[in-house]
Amino acid sequence: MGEAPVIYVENLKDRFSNGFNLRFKGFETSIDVGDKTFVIGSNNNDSISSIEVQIYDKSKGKWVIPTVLGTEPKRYEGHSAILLNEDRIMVITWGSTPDDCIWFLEVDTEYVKQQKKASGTEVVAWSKGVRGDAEKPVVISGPSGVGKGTLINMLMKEFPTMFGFSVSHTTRAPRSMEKNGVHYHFTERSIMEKDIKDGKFLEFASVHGNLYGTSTEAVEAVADSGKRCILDIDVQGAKSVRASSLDAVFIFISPPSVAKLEERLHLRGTETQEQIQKRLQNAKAEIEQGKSSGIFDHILCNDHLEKCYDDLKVTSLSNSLSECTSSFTNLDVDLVSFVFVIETPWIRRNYLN
Ligand SMILES: Nc1ncnc2c1ncn2[C@@H]1O[C@H](COP(=O)(O)OP(=O)(O)OP(=O)(O)O)[C@@H](O)[C@H]1O
Ligand SMILES: Nc1nc2c(ncn2[C@@H]2O[C@H](COP(=O)(O)O)[C@@H](O)[C@H]2O)c(=O)[nH]1
Repeated sequence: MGEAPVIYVENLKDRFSNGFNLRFKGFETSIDVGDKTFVIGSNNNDSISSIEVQIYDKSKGKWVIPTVLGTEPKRYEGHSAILLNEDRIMVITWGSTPDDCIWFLEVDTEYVKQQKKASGTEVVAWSKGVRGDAEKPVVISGPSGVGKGTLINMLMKEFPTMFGFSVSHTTRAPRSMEKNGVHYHFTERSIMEKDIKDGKFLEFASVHGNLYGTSTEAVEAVADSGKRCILDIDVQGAKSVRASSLDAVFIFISPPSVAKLEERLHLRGTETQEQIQKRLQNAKAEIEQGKSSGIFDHILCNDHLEKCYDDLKVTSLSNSLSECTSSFTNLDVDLVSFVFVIETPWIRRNYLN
């Protein structure tokens, strides 16, 4: 950050093969990043609707097929590509809808570096271009057992480079599969109380007999990674965040019934019978507040998981995208990419400041 990015364009509007003549039957673009050439090709001449990536490692004189993470762009007629900040390639697709035409192929971001280290292979990751409202943190709230964690995991799995989870602090004991620093920062009550006094928390609440809270650092860590922050917090916490200076989108997940909630908590098997009863008692008040307090921008019912997940994606992803790109519909693609680079707050914050 701090320096304007070196932006250069290759093959913009070039509807012919770039000469690599790989196995792509559609259109190819190539972008040099350090000693690697990333070749992006779309298979639009046959039934395969995918976009493929290959890397030519100039230092080794070898072609590599990387592991591709994230959700890739859907079928389209061709694309243009621009390198941003030496770590991601902005891909503008032709023939796709205005809300689906701007994508990033992350080639050397922190996330990709981590994944390369973990897997020991070449890795690239797709993420979708977003701006405006879509940058706001997403606060997801709802009673215990409604499925918040399940839905958030689905979102993070499908869009690993777009969303980052705010890791809360809690005084409750870890469950068997939970890892410190990943699921929660597990901490002592006295330490957490001192940190709260010292102003380190954006919000905190006593939930089911334990202390839970979101540190300012947790939210900033996600923002610093260039991702959109997701908070999984209870209704009291959501109320506090609503009253804070953090501008967020608030989503309440409601259960189809308290009986279903009870069934899910039993099936999850992470709490004792007594703890489940406590959580169910609290759930009734939370459902009341969630539906009537006016805190929440969206209320989604998690009856059928897939349906609820689709609704969550619509509320947390798409509204601002269509808003921002609809005005570009009739513009030349070169101009679209230029306007997007200038206009996008995310790009401005990360590359142009
Ligand atoms: N739509 C659904 N239908 C049936 N089971 C579901 C559904 N959504 C989630 N579950 C299951 O319900 C259980 C509780 O889900 P999850 O742990 O995601 O809830 P939660 O809201 O995060 O709870 P907590 O607030 O206690 O952390 C899990 O076992 C999950 O697999
Ligand atoms: N106010 C806050 N609530 C939080 C936070 N992190 C989690 N939670 C909520 O606690 C309950 C119970 O969680 P569990 O992991 O013990 O099942 C659940 O409703 C969470 O949403 C937080 O930082 N602040």
